[in-house]
Parts: sequence; structure tokens; C-alpha cells
Amino acid sequence: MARDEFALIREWTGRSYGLEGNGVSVGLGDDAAVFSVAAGMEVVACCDAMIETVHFLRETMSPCDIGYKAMISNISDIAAMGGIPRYALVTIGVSPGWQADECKRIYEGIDQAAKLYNVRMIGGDTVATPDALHLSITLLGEVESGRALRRSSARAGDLLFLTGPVGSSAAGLDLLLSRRERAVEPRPDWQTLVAQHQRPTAQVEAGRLLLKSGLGRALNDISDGLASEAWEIAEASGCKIVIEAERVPMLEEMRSYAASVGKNPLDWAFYGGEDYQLIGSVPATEAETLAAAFAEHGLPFYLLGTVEAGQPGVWLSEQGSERPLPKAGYNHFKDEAGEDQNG
Ligand SMILES: Nc1ncnc2c1ncn2[C@@H]1O[C@H](COP(=O)(O)OP(=O)(O)O)[C@@H](O)[C@H]1O
Ligand SMILES: Cc1ncc(C[n+]2csc(CCOP(=O)(O)OP(=O)(O)O)c2C)c(N)n1
Ligand SMILES: [Mg+2]
Ligand SMILES: [Mg+2]
Ligand SMILES: [Mg+2]
Repeated sequence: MARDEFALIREWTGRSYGLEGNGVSVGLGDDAAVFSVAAGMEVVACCDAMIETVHFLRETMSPCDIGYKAMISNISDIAAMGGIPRYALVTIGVSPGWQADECKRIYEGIDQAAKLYNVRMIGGDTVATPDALHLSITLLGEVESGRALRRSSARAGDLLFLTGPVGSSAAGLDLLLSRRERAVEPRPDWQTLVAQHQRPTAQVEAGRLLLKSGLGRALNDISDGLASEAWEIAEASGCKIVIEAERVPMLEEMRSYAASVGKNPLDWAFYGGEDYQLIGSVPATEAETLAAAFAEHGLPFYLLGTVEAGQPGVWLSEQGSERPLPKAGYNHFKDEAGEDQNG
């Protein structure tokens, strides 16, 4: 890409360049951005990256999808704190083989998600990388002082809930990756699964409802799989979590695709990841009120288990018996057999 770095930044970030107002006193285009938060609010900040070959391949995601999903994974982490996403800082590492036009489309994806969730890009960094495309976003948001929803807040006597179906993204990825060797045409309704993988949604409205209603306790977003995120809550809160297998919400399209490839759909639900639904806990006495509040806002809400006193861990209740649910999920430094690749 024989082009000038500064001209490229102008081209890719065009709509955000120099934008001020609405809490931003210095926007994109200076050494750093300057913004303020409203009285009574704190800043909530997170950072997630997407790397070619690890988070996407050219054949699984278009440039626009890459930008969009990188924003969603960050917006989802703000949602999981009960916060309001506000400002984004975007770092792109461009490797040989990626054209300026493709990078522009990555920024179009970023822009689409930003518009949908009311986020403003206020800066970033542009660098060359030797091997694969890197996209890293830092997202800044606001949350009512002292009220962020933590992973450590689950208590014995709570019920466990989910804001939507899980396993769809992993099924969509499986569909995309097995495209070449598949003998039969995929069913048209399975396209929903591909869309869940490429263009997930972040549950900001649900996170805000949980915080504002005062009914939500622990909260976490599902990036590495239901099992892994439930384990994080159990360990941070010092509680035993029991998940009822038959209550785990899964799309009908996901079940039918899993059946067609001889896969147990629960494996994708527990260990797939990238669903960006929220998993949390609510005091059992408040669960009905919370379910009604979700229904009133037209938001899905599924109860799927209990939080109990006991050794921190996650158990699966299936056909009347309980067994430990392995603490597995997507892990950057382990292979599929669970071996640590770094020794
Ligand atoms: N390289 C790092 N340097 C500093 N903090 C990190 C790093 N990687 C992760 N963290 C922090 O560790 C925590 C867990 O990160 P992660 O598992 O990626 O969360 P999530 O799955 O919600 O995105 C977060 O507080 C995150 O900010
Ligand atoms: C080509 C390809 N292979 C595998 C995956 C699956 N995958 C990659 S990263 C990941 C987990 C989420 O990423 P991570 O960086 O751990 O996000 P975080 O938990 O920090 O939000 C999953 C399920 C994918 N999306 N694309
Ligand atoms: Mg992360
Ligand atoms: Mg998270
Ligand atoms: Mg994350």
C-alpha cells in the first residue's frame, strides 16, 4: 500500500475528523482527544482486538464485517458493566496484501456500528504490521458512579439468566469454514447463523435495564462461551452455579444445523463463544419482576439455573443428575485438546 499514512487516516476516518461538541472538546485530529462525562457518572473502559487468522479469515468476514464486529465486541463489554458506550479509539495494523480500499471498508463497518449504538470515534493509531491485519478498539463509556454490574456480585439464592440464545455464532463459523467440503446445499434459514457470526448484536439496552431497575446483580458478556463466562461469575463471586441443560436457549436453526452435521448443539452453546449475550444473576425473589420488565421493553429473558452456596464452580443438571461442567471455552493459548501451547 504505497500511500501516505496521514492521507489514509483522513480518508478512512473522514466523517469523524475534527468533530467536536456533545461532550468532546477535542476530537480526532490532534495529539489526543479530550472529553467530559456528566456529573454523577464514572468512565467505564475496555479494549478488545480482532486479529486475522485468530478472529477472522478473509473467507469468513468481509472488511466491513471485521470493523463492525470489532466494535460490537467492545460495546458488549461496556453493556456487561451496565454502562452506556460513548467514545472509541481505533488502532489498525495493516499487513501487506490489505489494500487501502479494504481498510476504508473496515472503517465503514466501524462507522455503521458506531451510528447504531451512538458511539463517537475520537482517535486511534495507524501502523504497518508484517504478518496479519490487526484491529484493536478501546471503548470508553459512562456508568452511574458506584453502580457498575460486576462479575463478583452473584449470591447464593440468586437465579441465573441469559438475554438470548447461545451457540449460533459458533455454528455460523462452522458453516462458513466447512463451505468447501460440504456435499449438500446449506438450508437458507441457516444463513441466520452466519449473520450471528458476522454481525452480532450487543445487549446495551438489557445491560442498562439491569442497572437502572436495580434488580441485576452479577453480569458478564459471552465472548468465550457460556461455560467459561459462568465459571468467571462462579469464581469471582465464590459461588456454585447450576445450569439446567434443557433451559439453555438455542435457535431452532442452530439445533437443525447441529443435527445435520452430527454435533451436540450444547457443545456450541457452552464452548463456542462470540454470542455477545449477557449472562447474569438476579435475587430469586426479584426474578419475576425482572422478567416482566424485560418483556415490557420487548427484550428476551431466559432463566437457566441457580446460584448456590458451595465450592466455586459450574455444574450441569441434566435428566435429574448433576455433573461438573468443564471450565473450557475459547482460550488463545490452548489448542482444542486443552493443551497449553506456550508450555
Ligand atoms: N494485555 C493486557 N493488559 C492489561 N489488561 C488486560 C490485558 N488483557 C486483558 N486485560 C484485562 O483483563 C480482564 C479480562 O480480560 P478479557 O478476558 O479479555 O475480558 P473479556 O472476555 O470481557 O473481553 C479485563 O479487565 C481486561 O481489561
Ligand atoms: C477463523 C476463526 N477461527 C476461530 C474463531 C473463534 N474465535 C476466535 S476468538 C474467539 C473468542 C473471543 O475472542 P477474545 O479475543 O477471547 O475476546 P474477549 O473474550 O477478550 O472478548 C472465538 C470464539 C473465529 N471467530 N474465526
Ligand atoms: Mg477482552
Ligand atoms: Mg467481557
Ligand atoms: Mg470482550
